[in-house]
Amino acid sequence: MSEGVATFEAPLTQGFGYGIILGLGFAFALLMIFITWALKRYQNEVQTSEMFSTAGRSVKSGLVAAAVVSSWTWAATLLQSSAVAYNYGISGPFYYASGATVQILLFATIAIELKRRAPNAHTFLEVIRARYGTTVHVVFIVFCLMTNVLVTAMLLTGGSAVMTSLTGVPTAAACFLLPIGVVLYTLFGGIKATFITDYMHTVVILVVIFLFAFSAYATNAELGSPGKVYDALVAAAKAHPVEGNAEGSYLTMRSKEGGIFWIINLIGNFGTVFLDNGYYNKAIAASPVHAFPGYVIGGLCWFAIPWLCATTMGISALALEGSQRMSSGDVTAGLVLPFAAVRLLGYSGAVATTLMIFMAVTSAFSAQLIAVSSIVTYDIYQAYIDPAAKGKRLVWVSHMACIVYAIIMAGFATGLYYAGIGMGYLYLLMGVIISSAVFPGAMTLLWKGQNWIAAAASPPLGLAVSLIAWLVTAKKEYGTLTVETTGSNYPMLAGNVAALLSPVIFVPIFTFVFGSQNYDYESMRAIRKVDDTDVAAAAHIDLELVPGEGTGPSATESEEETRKLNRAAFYSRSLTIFMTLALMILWPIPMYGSSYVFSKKFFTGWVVVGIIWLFCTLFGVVLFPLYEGRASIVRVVRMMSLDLMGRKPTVYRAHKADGAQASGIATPAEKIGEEDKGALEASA
Ligand SMILES: NC(N)=O
Repeated sequence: MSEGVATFEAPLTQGFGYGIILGLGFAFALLMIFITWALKRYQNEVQTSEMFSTAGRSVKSGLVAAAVVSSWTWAATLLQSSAVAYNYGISGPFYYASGATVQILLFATIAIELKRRAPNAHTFLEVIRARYGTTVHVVFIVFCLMTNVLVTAMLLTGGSAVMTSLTGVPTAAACFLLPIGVVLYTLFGGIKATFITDYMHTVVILVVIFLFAFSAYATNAELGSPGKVYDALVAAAKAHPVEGNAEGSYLTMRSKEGGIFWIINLIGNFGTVFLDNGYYNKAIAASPVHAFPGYVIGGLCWFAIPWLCATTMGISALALEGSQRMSSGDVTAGLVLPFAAVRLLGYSGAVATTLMIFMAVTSAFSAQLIAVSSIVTYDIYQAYIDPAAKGKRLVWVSHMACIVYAIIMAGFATGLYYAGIGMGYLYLLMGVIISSAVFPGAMTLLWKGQNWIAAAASPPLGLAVSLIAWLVTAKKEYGTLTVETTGSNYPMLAGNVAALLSPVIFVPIFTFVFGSQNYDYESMRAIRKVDDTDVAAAAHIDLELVPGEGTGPSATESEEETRKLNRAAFYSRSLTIFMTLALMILWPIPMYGSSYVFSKKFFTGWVVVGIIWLFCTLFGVVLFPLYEGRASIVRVVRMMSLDLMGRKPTVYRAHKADGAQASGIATPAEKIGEEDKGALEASA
């Protein structure tokens, strides 16, 4: 390493690294076995194929929000956001957070449409197939799988780079070992159980961000207050002013490169939300009226995670690095956050970072596994290989898909590492590769006129245009195509913009040329659930008792449901338009346009808002789900107590008319015998 470049020795031992990767992985697998057993015993939740992929379509908004937050919190959310803070200053965290929140808010609208138009679907791709048939289905399978591959590759490249830098575990070993625990616990738990472990992962991530923020802004010996951090940033800008930033300052939203990153970020994340089956899975798993609030709460809560994390860690790295700057390779690999953590908190910072990144990687990875396995199961196996397959066979296929996908991705991420491609590069690239399918995909649910040829041809044509725009810009700007030149902001900007916008031209042209479809959405409504009788029989449980497997709502209940969904659709559109305007225009544009450089007071206020917002996140995705699920929690605990006392409670499914929620599926209530009631009262 040349002089002036910061390096840091791995502060933790390899043993610690392997302990976290394998030990925690297995611990979660054991926990999952217990949760799955408890859900089956006390909630009748047998792991049918419907339960594995849809959680019985009964999850409430708090848990949906927590799951959205945890699966949208990638390694990049913590690492890449800190990298852009390090590169562009205070604007980077905002551009990262806002550029990836609006898609979740907008997705709430898509979630409502999906629930309204295809209430029995398992995947978004099933919906595509129902509307357009095989050709478009195959095109979208390819784009959706490319999305999962890119996201998983970012998780593994980012996660393994951090493990190597902090513990010395070889990167290739980390790529292969990180998936083991998560595959195990996803296999045991399916989507419902991963909702529960995701929740725990989110708690750990939030606690660690608070730890970092309080250290940097309150307790650290060198920093310890927003004022001192501010002074350090002013000094850093004097030593190395930021090209393209107002006054070269790190303390301004007027950042040319930050702005370019914002657009790239926005476009890429449209792809990774709208084409990641995982987000449709969560909408499908939500009870119908909970899908919308779940996504809105999830999106708003998520915003604070990259915003405060990067406003703390990217900024602390700048404030604490002294004259030794980080190499651009290390920044792209995602090492700004671990670097700052070690400078801020030494050994404990390294431990906290290792834990946090492990949690972020595994919870997002499990969502990717469920997404890919449901595509393989329902869109490939059941659609084209064995349409008559029943539940047991489909569960087996789901499990195999998880295992095979994890092995392939471990190999792929290792290959990327040896090719010198890090998480930061993939993050900028993702939109170039996938975003041409966003517009035709969304129009499938939103526009009845879209012609099937437009839906089939626009994504590959858009991909061709985006690849050309990306590579030609790199060649023109730098004269050569290398990882460094193709990974720069301008080529990535050209490729991303071409990917998202070219289909906006192709789709209307093809639809005009080949004729408008005037689709009536009936084939989407006709999608049916899987026959899980064999799995329920093997578990000796009446299929009707398994959540999501009943005969469905009565006509009156359906009408009530539709009325609620229509009302939710209205609120969803109004709120998402307002929040999108706020995050995209009202807040950032005046600050960008005025070239304002933060005063010390303003910076302090900015940090305080970040901390308060993270407290709101804590409330929204940690306390609210507990409050919402209190009846089930109390019931399960009571039933466990009965079990421990040797009195087995009988369980029955509450009928909706019993006063349970009119929408979605009510949680089962237990029927306690008089004798058991007495025992309970006695023990109370
Ligand atoms: N999920 C993201 N884009 O951090």
